[in-house]
Amino acid sequence: MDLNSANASPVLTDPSLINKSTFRICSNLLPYSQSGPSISTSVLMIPRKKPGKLDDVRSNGWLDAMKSSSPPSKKVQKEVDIQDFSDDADIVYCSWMFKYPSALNSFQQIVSHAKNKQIVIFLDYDGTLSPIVDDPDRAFISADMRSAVRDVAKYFPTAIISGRSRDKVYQLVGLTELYYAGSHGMDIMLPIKNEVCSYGSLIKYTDQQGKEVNLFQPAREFLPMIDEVFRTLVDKTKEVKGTKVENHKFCASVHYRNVDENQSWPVVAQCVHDVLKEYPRLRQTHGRKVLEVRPVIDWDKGKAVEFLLESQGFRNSHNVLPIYIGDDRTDEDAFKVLRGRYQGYGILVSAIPKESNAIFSLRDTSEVKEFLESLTKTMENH
Ligand SMILES: O=P(O)(O)OC[C@H]1O[C@H](O[C@H]2O[C@H](CO)[C@@H](O)[C@H](O)[C@H]2O)[C@H](O)[C@@H](O)[C@@H]1O
Repeated sequence: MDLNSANASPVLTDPSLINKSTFRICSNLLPYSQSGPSISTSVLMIPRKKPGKLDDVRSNGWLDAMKSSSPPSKKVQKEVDIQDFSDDADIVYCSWMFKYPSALNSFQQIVSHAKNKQIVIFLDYDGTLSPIVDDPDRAFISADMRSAVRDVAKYFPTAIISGRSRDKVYQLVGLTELYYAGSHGMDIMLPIKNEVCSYGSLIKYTDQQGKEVNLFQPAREFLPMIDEVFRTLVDKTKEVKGTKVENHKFCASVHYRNVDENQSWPVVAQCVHDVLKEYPRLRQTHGRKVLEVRPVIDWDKGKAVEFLLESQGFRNSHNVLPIYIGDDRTDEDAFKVLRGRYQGYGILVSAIPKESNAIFSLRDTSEVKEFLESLTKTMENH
């Protein structure tokens, strides 16, 4: 295999490599029924909750959602390091793993199901490739993890789908041979040579290496609005110590990880709520200790997965095995898509039990790395 050709393209593995790298290992039963949600071929506006209904963030569930949006930090866990508690937690985690088995322990099963199929890898960034840290600007990928991603991308088309802006996540990962989808999939860059699919128009763009690429940006018209709401959010939250607002081009994030929970979380929630009242075409979603503001369009990480598969010619769900690894609520849309038409594998990264549409689990980023390395090793020994 000419591995250099895999790195030649600015953003992805050469499609000719795709067929060469197809797993040829025996497979038998597929894990899911054939039925699933049908693919949407257009970007539709979806109704937003009526403004005015959410008059008090204390009673509308925002605060409860904020509290449950991420496991406690290592610091807090250490403070409650009581042996009985941790034994109980282990038992609960182990029983949870019956429902979401470890992707490492199930590795042979995963590989077996890939027989005569092209594996395509989708990776979330924060909490999946880099551990969750207090400062979003310091969420770096380790050199080992970068190598693991680089190696797996030699064999399988690999995409990063992040809530961050496409530029930011590209800067952090720094691998030219991948696909990148930023702003929760609302900003996708793909090579000109990819099949154009039925989702709408693509924009020609010259990337950082001077190569011509295509961009798919279903929320393009919202650019000025996101910019404006970002500035408003910065202004309205500036008095709340610890708040951080990020502009991700097609969405904005309001972080409250470093905000005092008792005194100021309700203030942050109220600020975002009040700002959104003025923007009926924007809605709010939740990530890990972050409130996200995004356009009211029918587009999410799941749609981005469908788009990327289709653009690589995988309209036929029988010749592809997508694997999506993610840790966040926004990744659930992608897990759902994989459970449906594509019968792929969603893998939830979580050290605590939680309900998910994923099939398998991995405990943390180091297990993600191990899983990617195992895929590479399997191909090297093949
Ligand atoms: O889709 P992702 O790539 O997982 O991005 C989701 C959000 O990730 C970042 O925030 C999260 O990670 C930070 C760094 O570890 C952490 O401090 C924060 O609490 C987490 O929510 C990013 O900053 C957000 O803008 C993304 O939406």
